[in-house]
Amino acid sequence: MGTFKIEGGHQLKGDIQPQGAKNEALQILCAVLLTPEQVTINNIPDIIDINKLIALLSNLGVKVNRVSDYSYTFQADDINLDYMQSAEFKKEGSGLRGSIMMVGPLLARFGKGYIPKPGGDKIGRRRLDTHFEGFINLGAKFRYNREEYFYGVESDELIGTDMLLDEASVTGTANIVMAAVLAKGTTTIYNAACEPYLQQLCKMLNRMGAKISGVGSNLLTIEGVDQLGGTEHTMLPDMIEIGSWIGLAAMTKSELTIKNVSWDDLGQIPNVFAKLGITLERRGDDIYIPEHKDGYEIQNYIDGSILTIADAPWPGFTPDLLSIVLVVATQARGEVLIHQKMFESRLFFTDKLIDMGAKIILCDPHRATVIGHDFKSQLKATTMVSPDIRAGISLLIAALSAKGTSTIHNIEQIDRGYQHIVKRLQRIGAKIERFEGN
Ligand SMILES: CC(=O)N[C@H]1[C@@H](OP(=O)(O)OP(=O)(O)OC[C@H]2O[C@@H](n3ccc(=O)[nH]c3=O)[C@H](O)[C@@H]2O)O[C@H](CO)[C@@H](O)[C@@H]1O
Ligand SMILES: C=C(OP(=O)(O)O)C(=O)O
Repeated sequence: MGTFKIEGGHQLKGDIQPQGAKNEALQILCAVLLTPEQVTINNIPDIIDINKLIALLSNLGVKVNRVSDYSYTFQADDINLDYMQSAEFKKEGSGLRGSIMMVGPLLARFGKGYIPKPGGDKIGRRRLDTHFEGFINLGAKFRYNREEYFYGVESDELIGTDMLLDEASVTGTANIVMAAVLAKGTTTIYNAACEPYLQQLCKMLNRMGAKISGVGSNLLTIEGVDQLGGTEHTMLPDMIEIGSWIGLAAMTKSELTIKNVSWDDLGQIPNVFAKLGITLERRGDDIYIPEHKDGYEIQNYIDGSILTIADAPWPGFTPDLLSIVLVVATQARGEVLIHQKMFESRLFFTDKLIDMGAKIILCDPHRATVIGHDFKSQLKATTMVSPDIRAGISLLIAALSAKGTSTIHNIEQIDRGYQHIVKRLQRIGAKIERFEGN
């Protein structure tokens, strides 16, 4: 296990370039399985989850060629389907959440797809019903081996149909779309998730020859085609990283410019930070955050009641930024209720922030009230363990603003989603070192 040592309380300054979007990359990489032709993908983040997925694709027989630091070509023209039944796959396939999205393309192109129970953040129950109900609707036979936690779907021919998803699942929608593009006839998916990740996936599939309409809405119509061809795709900047850097700037009172953010794809994110009182200036496609010398003040609602920040499927606010918003609120002027509706174990890390001196009431597993210090009291350095990717970065931001030297263990959780984080933070002046072991 790796460890970060962080000397907090220093102002940072400079430019930071967001990495390519992790959750988009997980979908896009799985889509290379849909064609025997070459697919070129750019702006792939160099993070643990993505590198694990690339290794899985390579083990399945996909020809993987790293063209430059963040660009690869993939060619799935000689797939070894037996690998999916191997003990190695049962182990490696469970190492991340994104591997589940290999099932849809494999089912559509080769008539079968298997996957061990996928990993990812331990942030509450993470069911897969939406995925498999979608495949079953398309005509696939489903089986589940409870002893091995091993899922499988098989079908000689998928047939397009109308379906209403039980929830707007991000990876579930991506999986069903990737199966439906090669099904016979027309599929409609209502209550589809429509995050920019999915919009990007649908645009890529259309460039490969798919016929998907309704992109960006919650009703997708997919006319099945016989085959798909190669294409080139470039990932959007990671909106969760962008939100993390906004939070970092505010908490450390730093002047930061986040470069090339693709503003038009950020949805509610700038608004939510603005409601916390943070000044964000649009400069071309960059976000400029001035030094918040006098802190930042949370806005109440028009009627004077306390602001609530809650997550919702897109175009609502992403749950992946709520931990960061919560940390930022600990130094704001005012109060806010954070309501994490989707996941039931994502707010437990607040205990650590309370140890550091933050004023937080964890009302129940889904809701926390934060009373900001307005920088009148600094958080105190401490030793902590990163429980999940976003709690991890939030604790790191707290440590960078705290008085003294903090230690964070289990930083592999942070490495899952944040590329070369030590180097990038050091470049803007952070005092952070990485150690292997505890
Ligand atoms: C690899 C990847 O892309 N991971 C993202 C993806 O995970 P993932 O696709 O696994 O998450 P889902 O969208 O399936 O669902 C997330 C959670 O929200 C609940 N839910 C979902 C939809 C809904 O309308 N109502 C509802 O309550 C689900 O029951 C589940 O507990 O989307 C999540 C929700 O944005 C993000 O946190 C994850 O970072
Ligand atoms: C929950 C997340 O990731 P995953 O779905 O891969 O666990 C996340 O990115 O915040």
